[in-house]
Amino acid sequence: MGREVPARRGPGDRDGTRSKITGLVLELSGYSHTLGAPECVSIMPSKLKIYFCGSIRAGRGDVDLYGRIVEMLGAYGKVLTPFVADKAVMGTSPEEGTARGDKEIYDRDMELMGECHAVVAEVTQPSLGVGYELGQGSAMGKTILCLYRPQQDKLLSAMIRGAEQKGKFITRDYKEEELPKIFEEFFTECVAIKHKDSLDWDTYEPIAQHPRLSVTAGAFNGFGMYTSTNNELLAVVHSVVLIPQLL
Ligand SMILES: O=c1[nH]c(=O)n([C@H]2C[C@H](O)[C@@H](COP(=O)(O)O)O2)cc1CO
Repeated sequence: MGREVPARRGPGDRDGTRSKITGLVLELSGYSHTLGAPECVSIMPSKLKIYFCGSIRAGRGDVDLYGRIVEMLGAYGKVLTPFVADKAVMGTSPEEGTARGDKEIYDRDMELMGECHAVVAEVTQPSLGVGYELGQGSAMGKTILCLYRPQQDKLLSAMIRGAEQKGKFITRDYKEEELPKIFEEFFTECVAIKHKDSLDWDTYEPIAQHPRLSVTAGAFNGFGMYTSTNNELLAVVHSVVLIPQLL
């Protein structure tokens, strides 16, 4: 049976007591993973905010796919724009959910764009709104992943594919079954590393990351932080279940 260790917040909680562990279950809201040497894992922040873009007024043909994408993104953080994947949003009315009219939609979305840590856009169905969001997100310095399903006799806009910037503005041609791997790479290799040095202790965000953490190189201090042996913070842990047989 595991032992619950209550999570606490902030560097002030540390008392210097550290114990080496060889196995534990980390439970972060929205993410949990069992560690066991010599396994390597990646840990994502629970409060990462993701802005998902997809066509609305330009056509809702891919709305089911958007739903599956939003569900997958939920493993990495909070999707700020779930309405993009809402089948009830048809794009044929000037209103959308609780947003009353275009100005309100625009203002809300630009605020959410400012707030997010990463942008993921499904760009197969060309959409003025999505193109605009990507331009704004790029100007705000967001880390962006564009997903495109190659089409016969069609090319993705050069203003998307040509905006490629390593680790910052990425376009991936894909088939749906490849999405888990694409997301894993994007969030661990692009998003996590970028936010590594900007931890906000009050909100837990963005939380420092280590793309591939070997458990044998880590230590748990018992106070809700998981660190590497050189004391680098790797994750804030909400609750921990120690695995006795591995201790
Ligand atoms: O009702 C809306 N709500 C909304 O959030 N958007 C945003 C989010 C989508 O990623 C993008 C879709 O743009 P468009 O409607 O031009 O396809 O714009 C767009 C609309 C309608 O233009």
